Amino acid sequence: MLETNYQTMKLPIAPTPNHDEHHPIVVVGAGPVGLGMAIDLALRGQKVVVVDDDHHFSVGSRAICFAKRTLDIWDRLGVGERMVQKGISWNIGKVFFRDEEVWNFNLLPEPQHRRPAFINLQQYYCEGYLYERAIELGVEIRSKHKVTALTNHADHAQLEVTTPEGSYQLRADWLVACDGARSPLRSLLGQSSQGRIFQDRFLIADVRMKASYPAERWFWFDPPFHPNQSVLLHSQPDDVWRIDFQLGWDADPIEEVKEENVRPRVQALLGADNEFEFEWISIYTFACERMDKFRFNRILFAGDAAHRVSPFGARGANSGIQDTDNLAWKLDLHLRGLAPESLLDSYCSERRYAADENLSHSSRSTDFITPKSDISLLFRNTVLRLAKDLGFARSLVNSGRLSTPSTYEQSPLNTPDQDSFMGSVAVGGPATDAPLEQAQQPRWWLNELGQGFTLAVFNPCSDDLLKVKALEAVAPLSVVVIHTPDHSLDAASSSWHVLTDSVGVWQQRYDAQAGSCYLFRPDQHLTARWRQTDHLRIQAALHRACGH
Ligand SMILES: O=C(O)CCc1cccc(O)c1
Repeated sequence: MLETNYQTMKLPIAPTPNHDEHHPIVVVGAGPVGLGMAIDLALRGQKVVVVDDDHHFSVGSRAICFAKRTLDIWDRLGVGERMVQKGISWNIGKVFFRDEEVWNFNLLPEPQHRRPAFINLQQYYCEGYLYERAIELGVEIRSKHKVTALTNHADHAQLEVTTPEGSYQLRADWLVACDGARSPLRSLLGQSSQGRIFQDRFLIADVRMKASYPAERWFWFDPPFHPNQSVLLHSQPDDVWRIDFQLGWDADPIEEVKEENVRPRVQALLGADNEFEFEWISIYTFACERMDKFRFNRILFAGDAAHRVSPFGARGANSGIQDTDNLAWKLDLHLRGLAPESLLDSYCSERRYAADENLSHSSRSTDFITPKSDISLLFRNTVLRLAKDLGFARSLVNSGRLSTPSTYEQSPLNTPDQDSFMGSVAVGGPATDAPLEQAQQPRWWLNELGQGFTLAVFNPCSDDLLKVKALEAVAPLSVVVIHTPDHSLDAASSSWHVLTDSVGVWQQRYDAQAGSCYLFRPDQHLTARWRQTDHLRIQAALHRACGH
């Protein structure tokens, strides 16, 4: 079957309503962040309208690197498999200084995870797949509907929306602004983003060619084919390769994007004999900045609209997708009357903490990649020269610290540990995957977490379990029993969600002992855990995690 061409596809222009409208949730922006938000809410039974001023998917390949946490979120949204099937999976990064490799790293050194550390996939595929999923779930997407005025009220946002045929008024009980780095909504609201603008220019060349480079991230500092600057290479599906060339601040952006000027740069990297054609060329400068607040009454900002980083580390789209993972369940619980409105404030505090972590990584990487003084350059080159032989120098090499999810350590929603735990997951951190079995069939732990809260109880005693099971009737909770093959379960267990930890990886990753139990939020972050299954403590932790 012929594959859809998402690059050229035009989306249907939605009709213009002939009267004013009122909707519970409006999402502005149909990029990966806005569509993810809409899908997540639709899966929770919420009615969502998405408005977007365009009717094309992303032009050029733009964001290309999607991290494991994003894949885990997309699995929950029902699009992970499709993304992974089309994308190029990779775990390894290599760093070169001049003409030799000085270091390489594996972003997923332990086996037994369903998903790789990263996939590379052009943004137009990502948006195309998300769009189709949103339509399948009944999300209303209004393409070519542009927000031209916005007023902020205590209990709603009022929008004026302009289409090719006219304009209409749209009242939103809740408005989620996912309208990208230039965020027209942010300007309409009179808000801004603050931070650092980096004085350097980078050239992106996406080239189509047959090449035998492995599916790895390759980063060169000062290579012979592009002296005194850096170069980054990534492979994408359909034989497309992303090459980022650092050009320096003095480069002329008009001249540098001309094919005749880009061709020799690419040819110098690939060798004179390699043939290729251009798929996309652009020049960019970048900034590391964020808004002071992400919430203004009923208006919430997410993704690049709220915070923006350099591309190094692939923390832009990935952190935006994590924003909506954090926000969707909170908004849903509030709209269903199960959480106070103040739960939305925890979206802002948790995701602002994550944004600051991303901004700090991104700024440090950028400073290392583009040193701005002779002394910084000397330090950088000395580190790179020593990295081949000395471990301490390797730890200082920074070609981009690749996107990992934040642990909301200080979140008021967490119940701090009273018992002692080792293992790889901390309270506030995202659940880690592990292989399990259900009736002898293989399962992955992250796929078994529901859309609500999940309580995992390990090798439980029957009495405790019955009390905990009763909580399912009064809270958005599902209980999962995880047991080792030597731990027998009550006869009643045939009707429960039971998983077997045959290889012991789950037990080891969560440092579980008989009776240990773990409360995961709907976004799969661990929010409380105990050595004993006490239903009263669990109920209190659930209450707290819902913002009460
Ligand atoms: O490998 C990285 O650090 C990110 C690669 C990337 C991501 C988005 C745009 C771009 O030009 C490069």
